Amino acid sequence: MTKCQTMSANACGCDTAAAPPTCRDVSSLARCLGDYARLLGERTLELDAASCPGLPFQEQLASLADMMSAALFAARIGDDGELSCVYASEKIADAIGPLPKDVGRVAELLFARCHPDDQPVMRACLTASARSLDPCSTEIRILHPGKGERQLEIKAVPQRQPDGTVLWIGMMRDLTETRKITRELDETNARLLSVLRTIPDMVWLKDKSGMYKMCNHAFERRSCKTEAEIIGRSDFDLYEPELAASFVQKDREATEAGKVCINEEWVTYPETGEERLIETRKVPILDSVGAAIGVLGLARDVTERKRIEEMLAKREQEFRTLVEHSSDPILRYGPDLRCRYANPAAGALLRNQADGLLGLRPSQLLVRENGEIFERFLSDVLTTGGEQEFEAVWKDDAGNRFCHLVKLTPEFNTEGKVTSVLAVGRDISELHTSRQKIRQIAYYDQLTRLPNRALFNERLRRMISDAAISGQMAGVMVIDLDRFKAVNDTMGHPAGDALLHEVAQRLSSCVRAADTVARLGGDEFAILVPDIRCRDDLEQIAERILRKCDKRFVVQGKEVFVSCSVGIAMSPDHGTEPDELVQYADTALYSAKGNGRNAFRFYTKDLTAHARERLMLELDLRHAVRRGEMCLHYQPKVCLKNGRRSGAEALLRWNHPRLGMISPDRFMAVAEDTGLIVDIGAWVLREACFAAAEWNGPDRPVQKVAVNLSVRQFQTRGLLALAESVLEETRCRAEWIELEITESLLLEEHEHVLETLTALRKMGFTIAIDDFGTGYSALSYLTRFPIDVLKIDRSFVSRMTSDGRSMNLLKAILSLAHSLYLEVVAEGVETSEQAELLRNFHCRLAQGYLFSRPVSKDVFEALPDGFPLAK
Ligand SMILES: Nc1nc2c(ncn2[C@@H]2O[C@@H]3COP(=O)(O)O[C@H]4[C@@H](O)[C@H](n5cnc6c(=O)[nH]c(N)nc65)O[C@@H]4COP(=O)(O)O[C@H]3[C@H]2O)c(=O)[nH]1
Repeated sequence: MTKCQTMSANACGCDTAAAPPTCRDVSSLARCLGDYARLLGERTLELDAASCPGLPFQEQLASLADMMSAALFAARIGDDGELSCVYASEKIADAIGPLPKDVGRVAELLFARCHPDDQPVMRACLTASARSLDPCSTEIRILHPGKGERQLEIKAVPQRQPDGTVLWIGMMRDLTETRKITRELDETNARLLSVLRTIPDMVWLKDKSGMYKMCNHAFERRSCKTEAEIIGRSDFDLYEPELAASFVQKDREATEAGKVCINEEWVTYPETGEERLIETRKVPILDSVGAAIGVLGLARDVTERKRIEEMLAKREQEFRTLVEHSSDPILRYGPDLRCRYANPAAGALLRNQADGLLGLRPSQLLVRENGEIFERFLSDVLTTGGEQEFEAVWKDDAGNRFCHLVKLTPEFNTEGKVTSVLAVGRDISELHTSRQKIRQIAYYDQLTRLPNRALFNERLRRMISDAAISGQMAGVMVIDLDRFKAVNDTMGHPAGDALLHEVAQRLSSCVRAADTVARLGGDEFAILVPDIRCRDDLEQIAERILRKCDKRFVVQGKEVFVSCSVGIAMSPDHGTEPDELVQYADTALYSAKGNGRNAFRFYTKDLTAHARERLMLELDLRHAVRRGEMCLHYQPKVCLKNGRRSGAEALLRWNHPRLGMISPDRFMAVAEDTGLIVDIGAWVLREACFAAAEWNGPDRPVQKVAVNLSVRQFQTRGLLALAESVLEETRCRAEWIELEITESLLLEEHEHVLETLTALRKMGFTIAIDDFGTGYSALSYLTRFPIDVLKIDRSFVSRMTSDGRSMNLLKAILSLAHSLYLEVVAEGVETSEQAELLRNFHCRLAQGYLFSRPVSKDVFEALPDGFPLAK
């Protein structure tokens, strides 16, 4: 407990309630307040106690206190050292919080609410003042019950009282807000100052007389002086007179202008000798009546900026020259899709002058589709900010085709927004033409100009997916020419090409423009027919195709007849996979061919199994010769006069690894259709010649070996060369070989066949006609072609005993043969009765199961030389 706190109000002897102070007391208070007011500098209070003689002390004080913004108090310290309050104005409560009723205890309350650290300060201040009677002044922190911690300023003037006590008349002020504002102001100032000091631009302030009042670090650095060396000095103290004079002149101009003056000047700094371009802003500082009291300066070193600006300007000029002289058209478009700039090349290309393009949209300059594409891409670049590229193809007035690759590049503002689009065109007409050519080569058949397999496949896929979307049906037709190979082989490739060309045209004339006629290779064509209503649509097209292809073709001035076969598959009925559909159409095609050609056939499920088997057979057959699966069986030819063996017919067998021994009936059609018979036939001829060479020789009766030749072997050139090389290789003589051909070969009536047969005959081969009587029996060929032997088909032999007609026919054939001096061999002799009859009809030779089935070479060699004619 401090002494001050223990002072009581009564002890001072002026209890406000019981004993009002004397007039003398009021006068002294007024004096004290007057002094204090002067001390504070607030206002001069001259209270003349005599001027208000009747006014009680309390009221006088209260009205005085009302006039003051601070709270007033009067406190006394007695001899015992106790402090007691004798008066407290109402504003004391604002300063320290609610007051007790007993005013004497206000001093005690003040100490109680005072921050503990500040209590000793306050006490020391009072003690010193009481001793010296000097005014006391202190600042303390108070814990205000309602406002929290507050900063109070207390000032009081002491007076020694007649009774020896010391009375303070004082005031108390809440400085919390003022201090806060001052602090904030100080902080703001400090911040501003530090910003000013640290900004890279030079900042300074000069007074009216040109003396520096302030400068920042940049200024110090640039002038190579410290702040202390600058402040209070003029430009003439710091710089060369000439430079200083120019600075002062600029200050004056700013002051006279009364506004910001901006200058740019090259300054050589004496300290460094450096020459820099400085941009200076000078602002006159005015007082409250508008008179200039100084100049604020701000200077920026713009040497680098200037250098960059000049460099940019130079570069801009260079680019402009480039753009203006570029042979590529260059245009700039705004967000409204209108042209803002066009270089001369663009002007020349589009309008003959660049200015004429300004303000126009692409759609106003280019043909419709190019204009639309251009504007679409422009809009896209403007909204997405991405680059775009497209090709514009167009024709000039003379009909020349051009192609420009147009590249669109966005141009952004500083906020990253696209403000314009640069369009640069490059003439790629040559590239376009070459690409067209490459495409033509890659996607079109060079002979017929029809789409090739690659394009066909592409369109097929598109057709199927379009059909799936539209729900329409679509058809795939595969077309194969029936006798193309013959034309190609016998008349030569140019003739084949001409035929294919004509076929392509006929096929194209059978379909709509939207359909695709393609050449898949060789004589294989295909047609895609999208959007069909029903199967009949395809049927009609197929019939039209058959009709057109069945008509004569004129190739190299000669008439040629080739029919065609058509296989058809439909989507979605038969399938929706491209490969599947083509495969099904192929299957149908095989079936159409198998059914006698010149026909069309729709795919059905049961065709597949057959086709698969055939396909597998074909695959196996391709490797059969190489894998040694082929062998020859031999069937003896027997002389009907004496039963002696006079030769043999070589008959092909395929020892299939899975299916066992297969007779030609099962695979010969495949071998013929695929052309494999040519290689197989060559192998057969070689094998048979080896056997004949083995079985024949000097002093031995001739054993001719008959070899079957396919029509296709005649169609491919090289048969003569093959025969020659085989004879040489096998050391076989042509006289030991009989070549069996069919009547159909002779019906081809080609010079080439006649020439080949004649040549073979000349070489020494015997020529036999196989299956005689079953063909077209245009007997005239017997005289025109070099024929030695007729082999009577076994169907006549087998029916001769039961069917009188067959018997008569057989007799007729025999007599015809005799009259033409042709040898006759009767095939399929199974009974001795048949043998007997044939012998009676002067048929010299026969072969058939009666004597032996076709057997392997080993078995054949073990057969007896003679056969009994009767069983
Ligand atoms: N029912 C019956 N049949 C008999 C009798 N005697 C012989 N045969 C059969 O009649 C066919 C005679 O041959 P092809 O008329 O030249 O008819 C041959 C020939 O056109 C062809 N062929 C066979 N081998 C070759 C060959 O190496 N090259 C060519 N291009 N065709 C061949 O295949 C056809 C059938 O040959 P294969 O099945 O061997 O059938 C043979 C033979 O086995 C008989 O008494 N009764």
